[in-house]
Amino acid sequence: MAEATHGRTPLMAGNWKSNLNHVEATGLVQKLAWTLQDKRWDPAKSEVAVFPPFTDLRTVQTLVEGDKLQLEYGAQDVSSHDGGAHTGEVTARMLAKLGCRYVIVGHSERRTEHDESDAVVQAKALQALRADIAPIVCVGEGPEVREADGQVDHCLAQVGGSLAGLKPEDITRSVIAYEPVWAIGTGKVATPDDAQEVCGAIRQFLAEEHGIAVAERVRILYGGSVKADNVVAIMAEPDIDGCLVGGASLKVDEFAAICRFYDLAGG
Ligand SMILES: O=C[C@H](O)COP(=O)(O)O
Repeated sequence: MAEATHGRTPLMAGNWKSNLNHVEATGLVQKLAWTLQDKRWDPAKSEVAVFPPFTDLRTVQTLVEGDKLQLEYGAQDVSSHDGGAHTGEVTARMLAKLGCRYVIVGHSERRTEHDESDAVVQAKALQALRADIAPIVCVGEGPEVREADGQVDHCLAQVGGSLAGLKPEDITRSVIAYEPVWAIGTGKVATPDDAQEVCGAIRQFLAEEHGIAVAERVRILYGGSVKADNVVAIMAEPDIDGCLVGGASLKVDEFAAICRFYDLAGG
């Protein structure tokens, strides 16, 4: 497991996407906390974070702080601006005030539906870091790129562009998520070898660009149809330090099992 090999605590991140109002969010967070406690989840073996819609963040903050839950949370996006006249934008400082520890940037759904370029993703990552929030920078290839065997070059170009100009200390605070677009919400999970090929190449790229010490500290996640029945094989890969989970994070028992992948593996 990654934890034993490199000292990187695995991160299991549940991206709720555009699901759950604040009442439903309360129910899910409470049930998740109870289930993890009941199943004797060990926070030293996996860090668990949820990513609700913006409208649920205050509710999640109140629950986590009020009940002293050992859950982290973050937002699914952030503005590339630091404030001012940008209607509809939510800034990193606003998210920091809500206690967010993480923010997802450059998810493929944002890159595709909102034409977000690597430059925009880089600007969002910088805003997050300035507010002391760790960005989870998403990269991943579409089906045509995969069919042409171009996944490594494609993802390394996205990593390079999305982290351009960041200082080494900012890169070590960042998380990278490899999410092949063809595996998101489709049930077509990448094989562990497929996922490791790209995650390993990303770590190698970080080592070449920023040094081995930086590369070994960065957590690299896999995302795309992760479930309780495939998480163990994925997490056994040496360069995969956690999962970014979509659909399965809305099902408490399934997500709690994913978070306890080390038990499923008999560890
Ligand atoms: O952010 C999460 C990913 O898009 C994966 O979603 P999924 O687990 O529903 O395939």
